[in-house]
Amino acid sequence: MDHFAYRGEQLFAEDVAVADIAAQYQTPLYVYSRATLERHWHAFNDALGNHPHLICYAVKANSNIGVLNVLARLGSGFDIVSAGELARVIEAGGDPGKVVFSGVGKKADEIRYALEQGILCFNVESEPELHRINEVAGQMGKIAPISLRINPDVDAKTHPYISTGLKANKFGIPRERAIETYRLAHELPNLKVTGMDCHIGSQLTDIGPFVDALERLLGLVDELAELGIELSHLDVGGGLGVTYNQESPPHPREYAAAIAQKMAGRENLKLIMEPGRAIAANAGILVTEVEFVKEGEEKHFAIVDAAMNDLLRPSLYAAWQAIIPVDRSTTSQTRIYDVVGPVCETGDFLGKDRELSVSPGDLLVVRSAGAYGFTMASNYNSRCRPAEVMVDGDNVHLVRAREIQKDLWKGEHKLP
Ligand SMILES: Cc1ncc(COP(=O)(O)O)c(C=O)c1O
Ligand SMILES: N[C@@H](CCCC[NH3+])C(=O)O
Repeated sequence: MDHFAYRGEQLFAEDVAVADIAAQYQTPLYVYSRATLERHWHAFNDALGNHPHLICYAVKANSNIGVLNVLARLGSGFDIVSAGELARVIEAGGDPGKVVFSGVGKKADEIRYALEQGILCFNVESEPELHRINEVAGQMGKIAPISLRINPDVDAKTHPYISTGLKANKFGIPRERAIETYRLAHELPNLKVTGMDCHIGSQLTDIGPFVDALERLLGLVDELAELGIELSHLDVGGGLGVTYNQESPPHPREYAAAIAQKMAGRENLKLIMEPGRAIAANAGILVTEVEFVKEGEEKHFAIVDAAMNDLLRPSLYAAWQAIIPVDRSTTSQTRIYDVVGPVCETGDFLGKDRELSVSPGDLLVVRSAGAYGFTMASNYNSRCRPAEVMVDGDNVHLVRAREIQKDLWKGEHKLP
């Protein structure tokens, strides 16, 4: 069921007309659906059935406190990549004991903070990082739980900017060095080896690479067991794709079933998954108003009030996201438009060559904007970042106020 659907000619978010939300909170505006977030989370959690498991939602996809709170109430775990994300999880009511800490460049103070909060484990990406965690834990008189992120060298067949499991990528420990790195971790006095993880890329639409990576990891798990290093969890990362356009990614149920099948007979190994996009992307939209319509000789432009600073994905990856009207009864002439923002960059567009019928004042919606939307927003061109609201049935909650101009120079100073 789509919680962003037309009733008559009007687009609704759950039980509220998007036009009414925009009238109250202005544009550009991110709108999230609580029911969709919950349904997506349950799709993963239920699909794993009886196999011991934990869904650790990837906070980077959408780190709004309201979003994290919805998931924390379901009992979700979280995958974080910074102390800031951990602080958000805690502020949102999440359990630090269900947090895994990924990322290639953890600083000593971030490691200290995570140890103080008692996270589930560090997903370690290099030998120097192992030494750093060991040292910080030693200073604190603690034992740090660690997992090694293995780079399985599989081709995830996704956009090169978001592929992470190839030898050429900066992420993880090469498979060939895995055993000796585990030996080192096992010997370091302030570490406890608890798991293994991987994450091969994002927006994957095929199950094959996930299964290949898992097989490679399970081979290593068995080799380690022979050496007397027993793991208690295996974390397969995130990366399941969503439908933006024509893609047909596997349903989380199919994906989880394929993973669970490979894990059969290994009930001692808890399964962790770190989905981000698959939970958040289609749980959010970006609402924007048409400011001007500019008819050029070669191109027609719909100039809207959202821009690349609000939603970067189209500019950064040439990503395609659906753009639809809030009121589809509009009768102005249909034309092919580039939907562009006010930022001073040629690359500032939300969509190219879209067939639309638009006039100034009309509202448009960019779909699938719940993941890597607001989290990648910036203040470029000194634009205030948009507000975010969460719809829950017929209620609308403001989960982040629109920035005001004073926020733009917060922490900046004139010379004395
Ligand atoms: C370590 C790690 N886990 C999980 C994710 C979430 O990925 P996705 O949003 O594609 O599910 C990412 C981002 O790609 C990541 O780097
Ligand atoms: N930000 C990216 C995905 C990167 C995933 C982070 N590891 C996107 O919008 O598609």
